[in-house]
Amino acid sequence: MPAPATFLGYIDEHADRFIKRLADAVAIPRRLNAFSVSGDRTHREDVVKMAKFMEDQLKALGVQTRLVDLGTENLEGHEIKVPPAVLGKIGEDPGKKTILVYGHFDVQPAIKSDGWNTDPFTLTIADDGQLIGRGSSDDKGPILGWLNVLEAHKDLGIELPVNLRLVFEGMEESGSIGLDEFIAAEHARGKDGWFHGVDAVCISDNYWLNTRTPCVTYGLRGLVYILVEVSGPTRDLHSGVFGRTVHEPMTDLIALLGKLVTSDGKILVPGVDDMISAADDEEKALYECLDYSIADIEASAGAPIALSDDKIQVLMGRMRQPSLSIHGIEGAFYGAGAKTVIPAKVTGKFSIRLVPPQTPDKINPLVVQYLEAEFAKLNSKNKLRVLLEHGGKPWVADIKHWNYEAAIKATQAVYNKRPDMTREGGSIPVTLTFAETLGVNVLLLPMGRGDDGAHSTNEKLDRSNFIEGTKLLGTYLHEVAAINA
Ligand SMILES: NCC(=O)N[C@@H](Cc1c[nH]cn1)C(=O)O
Ligand SMILES: [Zn+2]
Ligand SMILES: [Zn+2]
Repeated sequence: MPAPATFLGYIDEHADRFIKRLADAVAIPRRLNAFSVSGDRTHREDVVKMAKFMEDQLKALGVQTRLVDLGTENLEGHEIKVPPAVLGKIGEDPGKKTILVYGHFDVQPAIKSDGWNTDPFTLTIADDGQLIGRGSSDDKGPILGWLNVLEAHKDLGIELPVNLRLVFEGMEESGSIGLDEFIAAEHARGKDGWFHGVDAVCISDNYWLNTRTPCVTYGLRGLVYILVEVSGPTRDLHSGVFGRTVHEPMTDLIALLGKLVTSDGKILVPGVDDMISAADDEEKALYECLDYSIADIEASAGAPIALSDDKIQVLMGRMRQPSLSIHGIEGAFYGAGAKTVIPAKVTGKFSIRLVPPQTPDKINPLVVQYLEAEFAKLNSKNKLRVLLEHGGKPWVADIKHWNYEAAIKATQAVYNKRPDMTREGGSIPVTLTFAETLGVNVLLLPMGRGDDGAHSTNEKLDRSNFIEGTKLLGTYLHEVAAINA
């Protein structure tokens, strides 16, 4: 059963209003240096405002809502409240399937001086249709896509083809604190629990491989995020006075970070790369048939810097191998000018993306042991602390399920193309919780393109992806209902 033509027409007719709603969400709230960034304590109030925005929007669409208190977290030494998750429920027809939709309304940090051409929190509509702003693609655009679908059905008086349960959280970019526990507790409540009756899950929070071909995604990498703190003097020192006189924390930290990964991506922490078995020819054939080229990755990276000229190697690096990335150093001098300081305490930040059978529990001890051993070799009198931040397990789904059949049919109906079947290199830790705790099939149905620049500067969502992507989400629900399973 394809989506009704009136639904598709409604989405086209109301595109400008949908874009205005996205602009409102990107800008929440419009006050100086304060946006819905979950990883920064000073922005927490703003993530809460974004939760309220979502709740108000859902209520206006006739959805039964609930805000869930997810407890507190310790951020930068302060115990602060985690923003509430926003739940929505619409439909309890036992004759229909029940689909759980998950998404997140928090965003990655963005500062114009990082290289944005426009204010990151003002949605800018470019002449070529790009909707530029933080969260446009990750993940405010996709979650508003679901609202667009609900609005179209409500206004047109079309009955929703499935029962819907909605879970939108404000901590996805910061470890989804409290969410796993909430899902487990609700599940344990059986028939009275919020998730009772859910048949399958759909998440729109990743990207096509390229700029042409839509995809349906059946895997995600897991993650461990690690801080390496090296400290020595009680305060920053003058390098003219103390250089070659004391052990310098920054020198030790750089030595440690330099021992984590080679320039061609090989992970040097013993045991990490070895956990993964080699791909056989059958698996390699899956990568070969994806619409992807080295030119695609280099175009979206903005430079000819792919690790290999072999498409299969590059795809395997993203989809079925772990990767280690170094993200930054807190406490280091980074401003303009030539400050001759020896920083007293520096904290290196890196993460490892995991693939099955790796889990944070298996990887973290290897990393801690290695860092401590390498630090000991430096014979430094400074102090080392290794801090394990959030993590998540990798996930791979069974694609021989009606949930995938519906997504593939919907993609063909909207885009007139067979989707690439992909495993995503990023992480959405709650995905595995839904799959394992609720015991249901989970699907990723992305809206954005491979060059959207999520987490990067000038993040965008193409207008056509927002509008056709909204049609895709709605059509998927109708295809789910049409499958006799
Ligand atoms: N669109 C999913 C996404 O971006 N997930 C993040 C999750 C994360 C973990 N720590 C910080 N963010 C990702 O980086 O993959
Ligand atoms: Zn996301
Ligand atoms: Zn993200």
